[in-house]
Order: sequence, then structure tokens, then C-alpha cells
Amino acid sequence: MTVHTQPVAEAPDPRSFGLPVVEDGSIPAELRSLVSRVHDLIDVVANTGADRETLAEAAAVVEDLTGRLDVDRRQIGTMVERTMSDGTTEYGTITNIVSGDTSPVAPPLFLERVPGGLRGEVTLNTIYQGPPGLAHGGWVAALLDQAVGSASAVETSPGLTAKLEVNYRRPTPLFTPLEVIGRVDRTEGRKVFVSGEIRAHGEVTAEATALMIRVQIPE
Ligand SMILES: CCCCCCCC(=O)SCCNC(=O)CCNC(=O)[C@H](O)C(C)(C)COP(=O)(O)OP(=O)(O)OC[C@H]1O[C@@H](n2cnc3c(N)ncnc32)[C@H](O)[C@@H]1OP(=O)(O)O
Repeated sequence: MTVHTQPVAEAPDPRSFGLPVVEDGSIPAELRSLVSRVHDLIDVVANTGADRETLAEAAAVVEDLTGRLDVDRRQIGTMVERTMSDGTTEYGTITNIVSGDTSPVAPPLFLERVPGGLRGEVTLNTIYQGPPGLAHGGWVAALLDQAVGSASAVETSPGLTAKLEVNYRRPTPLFTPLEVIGRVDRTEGRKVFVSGEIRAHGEVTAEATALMIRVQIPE
């Protein structure tokens, strides 16, 4: 059995898998602004009490905008290259639904290396609502999957989740800053055993253990 607490190698460059890579800094500020506004739009649309005339007008405007923006689509699997605060390079899928730079649905959760693993903060709005006022359990699992998967990728090498077990200790509230943690506990060959948790007001709302299987990197 091997235990790693530091990265074992530079992150493999997705270009070597034939995937397009864009640099974090090359994403236009206008696109980031659009993503943020559409994120707000999704929350507003889900909750609006506007009159029918306004709704019809909004639907037409959005349909028109959708047509204008549906040009020159990125290749599926496009990755973003970013430098983390400790100077290491990280790659993520640009439309990743939890942390993708261009996903309006993403909360988004951005993770940074801290002693012992990765940590991020996120506040969920009603896009992620399950029970009244609470985060949907599937989204709680998604946040944890991302945190433990990223920890595995950063501390070892990229992989896929083979098994994820979530314990929901208490309800995870909306509109409350959440601390999301992921870490590598141990590795056995391609198997990476990881764990993580979500905290609200310092109290654990959910915790996870997972098994990641590292993908074979072509020589
Ligand atoms: C930076 C990015 C962060 C991303 C975070 C989000 C992560 C995700 O959402 S990933 C998407 C969801 N996951 C998937 O789609 C994975 C689907 N499953 C698969 O593709 C395959 O089953 C996969 C890749 C996990 C394993 O397949 P494969 O590479 O053939 O491995 P395989 O040879 O069967 O198994 C390797 C070892 O793992 C073990 N193993 C594999 N699956 C499991 C499992 N579910 N439970 C227990 N052990 C398992 C095997 O027993 C074997 O152990 P040993 O080496 O001791 O004999």
C-alpha cells in the first residue's frame, strides 16, 4: 500500500489525449459575465411571479439570444488549464456541472489546495433545492464527488469515480456558505481511496468516502 500526501507527478496534459485546452485567463470577461447572469436568470425563472405578458416577452428574448449564441460550439471534452494558488497546474472540464467556468448551472465550486487536501466554499441558491429550503441530496453528492475526485486528480492523477458513499448527517441549507473538503486517504495501484465533507456554520452536514480508479495515461 502507498500513501501519497504530495503530487506524484505533473498533471498529465489533456492535449496528449487529443482534448482541446483553453487557458483560464483566455476565457473572455464577457463570457464569464454572461455565465454569471444566466446563473442568476435560472434562479429567477424558477421563482418568478411575473405576469403572462412579461413571461412571453422574456421567452422570446431568450429564444432569440439562444439562437445568436449557438455558433462555433466548443468541442465536447474541452478542458481549462489553471494555475492553483500554490503554483501547480490543474485541468478541469470547461462545462463541468459542479465547477465548470462556462456552466451557468455550476454553483460554481472552486477548490484550492490546503494542508491535507482541497477546500472550497460555495453558497447554493434555489437552483439546487430539494426539500423546502434545503439542498437536493443529489447535489450534495455532486459537490462531494467533485471535491474527492479533484483531490485524487491533484494528489495522484485523474480518474473516474467507481464508488461513492454519502452519509447525510443533517440537512444542507441553501443561502448559507458551505465549506467543501476532499482528501486522499490512501492509494493501492490505480485505486485511490478518498474522503470528504461539507460543513455549514462549522458543522458537518454530509460526509463521503469514495473509490477513484485512475485512468491509464498513454505513454
Ligand atoms: C478533476 C475531475 C473531478 C471529477 C469529479 C467527478 C468524477 C466523476 O463524476 S466520474 C463519472 C462517474 N463515474 C463513471 O462513469 C465510472 C464508470 N465506471 C467505469 O468506467 C469503470 O468501472 C472504472 C473505470 C471505474 C473501472 O474500470 P477499469 O478501469 O476496467 O478497472 P478494473 O480493472 O475493473 O478495476 C480496477 C480495480 O478497481 C476495483 N474496482 C473497480 N470498480 C470497483 C467498484 N465499483 N467497487 C470496488 N472496487 C472496484 C477492481 O476490483 C480492481 O481492483 P484490483 O486492482 O485490486 O483487482
